[in-house]
Amino acid sequence: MAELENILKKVTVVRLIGPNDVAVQGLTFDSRMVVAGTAFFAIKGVQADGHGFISKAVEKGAVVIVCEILPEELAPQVTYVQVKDTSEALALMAAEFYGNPSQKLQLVGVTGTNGKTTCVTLLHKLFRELGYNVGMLSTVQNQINEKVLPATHTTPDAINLNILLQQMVEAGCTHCFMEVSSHALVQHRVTGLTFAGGIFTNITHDHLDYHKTFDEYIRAKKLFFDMLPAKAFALTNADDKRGAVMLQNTQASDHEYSLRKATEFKARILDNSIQGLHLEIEGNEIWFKLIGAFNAYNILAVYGAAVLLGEDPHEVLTVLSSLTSAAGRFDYLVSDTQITGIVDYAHTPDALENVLQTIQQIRNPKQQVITLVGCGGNRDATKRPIMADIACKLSERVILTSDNPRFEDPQEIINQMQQGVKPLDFKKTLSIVDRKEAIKTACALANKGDIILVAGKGHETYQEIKGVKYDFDDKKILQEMFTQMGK
Ligand SMILES: CC(=O)N[C@H]1[C@@H](OP(=O)(O)OP(=O)(O)OC[C@H]2O[C@@H](n3ccc(=O)[nH]c3=O)[C@H](O)[C@@H]2O)O[C@H](CO)[C@@H](O)[C@@H]1O[C@H](C)C(=O)N[C@@H](C)C(=O)N[C@H](CCC(=O)O)C(=O)O
Ligand SMILES: Nc1ncnc2c1ncn2[C@@H]1O[C@H](COP(=O)(O)OP(=O)(O)OP(=O)(O)O)[C@@H](O)[C@H]1O
Ligand SMILES: N[C@H](CCC[C@H](N)C(=O)O)C(=O)O
Ligand SMILES: [Mg+2]
Repeated sequence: MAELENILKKVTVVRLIGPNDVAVQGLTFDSRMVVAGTAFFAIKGVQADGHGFISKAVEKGAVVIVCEILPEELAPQVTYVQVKDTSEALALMAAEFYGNPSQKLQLVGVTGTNGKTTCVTLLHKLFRELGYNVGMLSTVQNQINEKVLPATHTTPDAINLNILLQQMVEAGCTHCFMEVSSHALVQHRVTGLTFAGGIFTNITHDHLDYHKTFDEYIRAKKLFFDMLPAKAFALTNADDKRGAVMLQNTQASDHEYSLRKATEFKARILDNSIQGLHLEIEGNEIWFKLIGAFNAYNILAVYGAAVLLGEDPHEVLTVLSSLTSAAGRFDYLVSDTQITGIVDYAHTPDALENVLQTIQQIRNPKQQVITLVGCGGNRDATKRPIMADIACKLSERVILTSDNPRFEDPQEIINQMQQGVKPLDFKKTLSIVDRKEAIKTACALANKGDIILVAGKGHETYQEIKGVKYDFDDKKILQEMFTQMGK
């Protein structure tokens, strides 16, 4: 419970109609969740406009309405707060309502197209090993120490985010590592939070359905560094073309990591094999269990952040060398017939290219690479032909299939992917809408020693079709097929 006046402190109010000493029992932006005593936030979304649900919210007992446009008819028992941006007001008020939990621990955010889940997972594992109580918010799952809470988004909405942070504080957490998606930045999900640090991984093609242009996507990511306070650190990837731009206007102290330039945190790859990465970091030669050159960046970002948070560099490297990656990231199994199956969450052109390059580096010339890939429905369509082309360039066989078609026709998505296949590559591709059939076919095509990459879904345990999530787990299915083949 909180008094409206107290949670409005940081909000720029355009107009207030009604008393401001109302007792607010809870906050929501969904009229269907309103109960007596709730403050309802009317948000203009992609599918709907919350302003159309104000009367529903009032009917259900909302005592406060926060909106950008006041309704024509005002209910006498309700306080109306008109603001310029309801999403922003929601985030500022949610932080106050839950007692500003982000100020009570060290909150570090990771943004970038790829590597966020990997970095926050490594940071969580690292700080647990170093003896801290630690929270994590990621695409795969949220965590308070070892307690796992399901995640619905990469970055939760402002209300759930503050609830989770409050629970972490109650559990005695001193640190929280979270992913900050570009959607979250544009939608103000992290506004009003106090960050101790921010990490930039990289930026490549994704989400153009939402941000429209690459410039807008860059601008969205940069918002994160623009909001960091002076006391925080901002750690960027100096090898990424946009690494410097990210920190252009930040008040935070700026730091860089690189595999190519002489920066504060620097590494050199000595070896990159299926056993892991052998890196030289500040004069130390260390083996890591993570596979693929791109993971050298993730390791370096995590190392840099830990040092900037005051941890001992040697201790950090020792623990890091023992850690494994997040679920569904270069997750591999080998059949009795010596076929290697790799499950990886590569769902962007850059990630797919990186994973396939890694496979190319660790394969021997006799091994065929068979890639199975699809593209999500109701998501960026422009990446579809590009991903099919990359798969063809770096594999001997390609199976185009479905990956969460959502409300689109899966065959149509595959047709769009096929547009990217070069005429000479057509003979190496197959199109199989049913993903399970596709995995089965990949296994049937594979000979002893071959490598099958099952890309796009990683840790996901479902296939989303027309609003229904059906059980589906790439790794389990691959394991099943391998077992059947062994018989
Ligand atoms: C496109 C997008 O990001 N949408 C997010 C956004 O929804 P929205 O505001 O556009 O919702 P809307 O359906 O248009 O409705 C507008 C408003 O009317 C309200 N409403 C609606 C119906 C009703 O009966 N009553 C009512 O009050 C809704 O609650 C909402 O406040 O805000 C919601 C609350 O925070 C999110 O759940 C929702 O995520 C959707 C489900 C989603 O799929 N988002 C994905 C794309 C996403 O956010 N992905 C990123 C990761 C991307 C990455 O980097 O890989 C993430 O952080 O997870
Ligand atoms: N630093 C990196 N650079 C490029 N590709 C990477 C990097 N780290 C991971 N990848 C690739 O991207 C995939 C997704 O990695 P990860 O889940 O860590 O990224 P993410 O940023 O959390 O993605 P999402 O936007 O879906 O939350 C991995 O499976 C791997 O193929
Ligand atoms: N966070 C990403 C995940 C994509 C994963 C892929 N399997 C898909 O469904 O497109 C998104 O929501 O766009
Ligand atoms: Mg993620």
